[in-house]
Amino acid sequence: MNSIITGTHIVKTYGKGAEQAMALNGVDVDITEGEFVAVMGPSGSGKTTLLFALSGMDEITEGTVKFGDTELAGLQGNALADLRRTRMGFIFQQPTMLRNLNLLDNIMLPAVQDSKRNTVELVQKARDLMIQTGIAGLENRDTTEVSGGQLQRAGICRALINTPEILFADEPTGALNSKTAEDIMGLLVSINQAGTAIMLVTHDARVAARADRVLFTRDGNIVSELILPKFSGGELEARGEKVVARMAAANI
Ligand SMILES: Nc1ncnc2c1ncn2[C@@H]1O[C@H](COP(=O)(O)OP(=O)(O)OP(=O)(O)O)[C@@H](O)[C@H]1O
Repeated sequence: MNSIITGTHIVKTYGKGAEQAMALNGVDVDITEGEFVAVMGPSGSGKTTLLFALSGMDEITEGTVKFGDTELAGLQGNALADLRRTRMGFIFQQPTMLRNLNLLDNIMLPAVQDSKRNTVELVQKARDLMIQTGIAGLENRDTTEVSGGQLQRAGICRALINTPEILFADEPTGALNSKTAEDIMGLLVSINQAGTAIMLVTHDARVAARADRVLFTRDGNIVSELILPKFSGGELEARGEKVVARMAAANI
């Protein structure tokens, strides 16, 4: 399998002088096409910083990040933003939706600026995604008129509107009750099974247990990784126990 993202010796510091924080301390990481990678680690260990570095959301201090053969730091003008918008998808704990647009328009937003795209096809794609994620019928709702789980489903639709090659998810189930979180994870697994790579940051071993590989961070380094067989829906408890055991072994 080809690499989709390759990070080499990534260093990220915040601030200057005595205030300086070393968030990533020379991290090497590689994500292959279609892979599902989870990242776990204590608070402040660099998980979100790693997600921001690999997705080009934030500049790194040292090292390189490549998307396929393209080095992100070498992209000029709007090229990085365009690459992120068209080939990557993002899901956060709290989806940030525009309050003056309904759900359907919010979902289509990352695609409407492509003048080449046919609006009828785009609306159809958004509606198909809403069916796939179980929120058909809510197209005209205001973002304040839906539940947290429905809003997160809409966030997933928006992240998928441009058919990204990789989905970056930062604590996507962190604000949801456990039943809704399970449903959202089922959705992410099916998206991954359809071929989209996922990099997911989580504090929850049961969430990470769906991944093909779990990276464990501590003090800005990846200190351990656990490789799991592709998740097919069963043995979640046993997989979660493996993740927890590895966390303990890695002193996390
Ligand atoms: N914008 C910032 N300015 C200064 N320091 C920051 C900034 N963002 C993160 N840091 C610091 O970088 C380190 C790594 O933070 P990061 O958010 O990546 O950790 P995390 O593992 O995602 O934590 P959490 O689980 O709490 O979200 C921490 O010490 C944090 O305080």
